[in-house]
Amino acid sequence: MLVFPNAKLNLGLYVTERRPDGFHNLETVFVPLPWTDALELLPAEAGHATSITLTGRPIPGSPATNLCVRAYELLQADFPQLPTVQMYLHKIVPIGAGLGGGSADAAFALKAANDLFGLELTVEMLESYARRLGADCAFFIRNKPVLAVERGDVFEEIELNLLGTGCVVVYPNLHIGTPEAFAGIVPQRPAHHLREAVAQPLETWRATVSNDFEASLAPAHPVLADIKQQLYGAGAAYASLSGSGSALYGLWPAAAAVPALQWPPDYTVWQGVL
Ligand SMILES: C[C@](O)(CO)[C@H](O)COP(=O)(O)OP(=O)(O)OC[C@H]1O[C@@H](n2ccc(N)nc2=O)[C@H](O)[C@@H]1O
Ligand SMILES: Nc1ncnc2c1ncn2[C@@H]1O[C@H](COP(=O)(O)OP(=O)(O)OP(=O)(O)O)[C@@H](O)[C@H]1O
Repeated sequence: MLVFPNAKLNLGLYVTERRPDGFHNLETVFVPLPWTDALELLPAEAGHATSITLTGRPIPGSPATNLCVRAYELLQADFPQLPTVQMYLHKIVPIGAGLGGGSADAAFALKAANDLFGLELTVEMLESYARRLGADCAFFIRNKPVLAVERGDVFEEIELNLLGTGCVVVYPNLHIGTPEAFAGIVPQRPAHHLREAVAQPLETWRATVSNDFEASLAPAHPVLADIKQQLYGAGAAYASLSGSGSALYGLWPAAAAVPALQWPPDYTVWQGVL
């Protein structure tokens, strides 16, 4: 079975409280971004252990700890009848970018195994497995725009219409680890209600929708503010860091409005329509 795990963007991200479990409570809107990896999952040949073949962008860490393998092993612990599998992951989405690529791979591995082997797990059960693999992993089960609260894994429906919105995502070849990014944050109550702010026209978001990681990462990584400035300079209606960085995105009311942009050759850039 071949699936295409997509990335996500965060529209606004407020870190509101430190939790007793060491995580933080968040308020953020997740939207799917159609920039994808490719993941294939097949029953392994008889006598072969579960394994993964990796191509594309290098992934730090050993293949045995890849989130796709960990996702499959979680299911195997509860469904011992599951066979061993061979996975192929072609990695395209930048890592440590705030785009949730690793979490998407894990969530799509769960969904693919559920479909391939007829486990008949409900969406709620799949979300519960996903939560054990990473805070933003559960979002990719339904993969629909939502307001996420608590650890970023509890969802509320929202009013949001971004159909046809032009989007540019810029990854400045800078890996920012999620724990490192959270370490620099002082939690606080948001100045605006995100649910109400994103229901307003895109042009109003610049004044009302923000990402708390931008201020905390700014001193160590001035390139982030430079890129955001360039996106606004190119006419973006809204620009922001995604998640804990380092990718930034710009949004234009229509794809045709996105101008041709030049970036340094070591950057990775995605351009398309939401
Ligand atoms: C910042 C976001 O990108 C926003 O979308 C995500 O919440 C990050 O989610 P993620 O990469 O799935 O994060 P995890 O792999 O679960 O957690 C990595 C580390 O980030 C910190 N972390 C993560 C999520 C959260 N709500 N509070 C935290 O403090 C913790 O130190 C945790 O050990
Ligand atoms: N399939 C995978 N894709 C990406 N990273 C993976 C994968 N499997 C395991 N990892 C590990 O997870 C780490 C990446 O996590 P990190 O949270 O920084 O990035 P991300 O999942 O790409 O997106 P985000 O920055 O939004 O969380 C890598 O350093 C790698 O060791």
